[in-house]
Amino acid sequence: MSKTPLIIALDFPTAQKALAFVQPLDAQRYRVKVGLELFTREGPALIEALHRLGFDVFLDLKFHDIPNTVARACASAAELGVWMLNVHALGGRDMLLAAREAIEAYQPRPLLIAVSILTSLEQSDLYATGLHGTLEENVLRLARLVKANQLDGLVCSPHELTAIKRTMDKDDPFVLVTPGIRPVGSESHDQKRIMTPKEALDLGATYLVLGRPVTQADAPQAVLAAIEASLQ
Ligand SMILES: O=C(O)c1cc(=O)[nH]c(=O)n1[C@@H]1O[C@H](COP(=O)(O)O)[C@@H](O)[C@H]1O
Repeated sequence: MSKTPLIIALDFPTAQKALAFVQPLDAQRYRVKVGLELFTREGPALIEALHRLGFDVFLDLKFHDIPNTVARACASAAELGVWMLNVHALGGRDMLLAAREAIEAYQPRPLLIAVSILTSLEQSDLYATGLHGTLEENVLRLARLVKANQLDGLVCSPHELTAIKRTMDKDDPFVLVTPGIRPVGSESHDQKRIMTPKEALDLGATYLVLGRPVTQADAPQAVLAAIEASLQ
């Protein structure tokens, strides 16, 4: 069976909880994401455990620092054999370039993507941080920067997909990863730019990052099945 476009965000406090959650899941169907909470506590051992179970792992540590520091962190992530890793596009051109160069020699090379504007932010948050222009303009500007430095893709909200897709050729392999995914009727939590899985996929998302609507559900597999059915 082929893989779904779903990446499940394993935002759990411990490896024990994360591994218990993935235990019934088919690693041939779902990819998983390990972020700050889990990696800070459990470190590389958890990534190795997930690899042993056959999962592709997106290591979501959103590196944002000076180029040398980020390059070395990316190389460390690549050493773990992760499928995908990310940095913040706002780290700037030299940082993006250093990150890409740092992982180039690894085989297989992980996908390197950059976060544009977090899905927890809306227009007023952007102004408060001193970023002028509309949310879409900011995401498009960062998408251009990320592409110019030949990273593999971008993290954005589904709301910017149409505008980004307009700038891409039909067969462009640039990967578009969208968090802020909420099935109909789900709570939005701290996410501000949200959309349903089906809408996001139809607008051109390559991967859908989905956390709490699944991980905090009473019956996660039933929720996953319903989401997959909605994508048909
Ligand atoms: O890079 C990310 O994965 C990310 C970027 C972003 O802009 N927004 C965002 O929510 N994420 C991550 O995507 C996941 C979303 O989780 P839920 O809101 O629970 O579905 C979290 O693990 C976030 O850290």
